[in-house]
Amino acid sequence: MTPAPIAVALDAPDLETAARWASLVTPHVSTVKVGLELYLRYGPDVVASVRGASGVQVFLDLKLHDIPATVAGAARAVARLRPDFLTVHATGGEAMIRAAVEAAPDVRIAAVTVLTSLGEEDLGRMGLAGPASDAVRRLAALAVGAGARALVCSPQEAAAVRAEVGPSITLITPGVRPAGSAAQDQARVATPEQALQAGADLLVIGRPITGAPDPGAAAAAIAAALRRRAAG
Ligand SMILES: O=c1ccn([C@@H]2O[C@H](COP(=O)(O)O)[C@@H](O)[C@H]2O)c(=O)[nH]1
Repeated sequence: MTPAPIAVALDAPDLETAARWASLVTPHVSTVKVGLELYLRYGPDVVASVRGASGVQVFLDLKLHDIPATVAGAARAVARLRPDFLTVHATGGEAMIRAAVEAAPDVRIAAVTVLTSLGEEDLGRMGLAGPASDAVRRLAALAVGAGARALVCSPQEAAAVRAEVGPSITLITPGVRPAGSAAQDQARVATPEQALQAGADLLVIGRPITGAPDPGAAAAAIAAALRRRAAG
């Protein structure tokens, strides 16, 4: 069976747990995501540990954000790990995004538009008043203009972003919660089915899978629900 377009966020406190989660979910999902917690604790070796022998895609979610030369150096440094995706913050600006794209030509640079943990009140206090989708669409257009081939946004904005950037850009959506799951620290959320329906290509799901008693079964259940949705 084709693995579902899900990136499981391996936000684990130790490498053994992350590798166990990865081996449980990889029969069901296309991608595993390494974030700051694991990478800062274990360094570059973590990528090979979670990739294993499975051939699963690796999404390196480091959210680079610095001056262009520094981001270029960092992107070049991690490109040798051959991640499928690497994140940068779109708010770093066009030159910074372009620097990452040029430094890591074989890696899909994914620009994070507006963190899914931010609600409209937060955005107002940050001087970005207005619907989140306005800022997300502006940043999405800027990032694609600078060469990003993937974007990170909430599923709530996926349809608007798709309309803005067209079909060739990979849309990645965290902030995904199966019906009945707690939002936790996520503010702009939708269900996996809604995210897919809105045009997302890859759904980032962490705690609803990794916090389940059986992460493999939780991933399989969400994957099956998405397949039913796609078939119906
Ligand atoms: O805007 C963003 C960008 C990245 N993330 C990351 O996705 C996962 C979400 O995990 P959950 O447990 O499903 O909430 C996490 O690793 C974040 O760093 C995001 O949530 N929002």
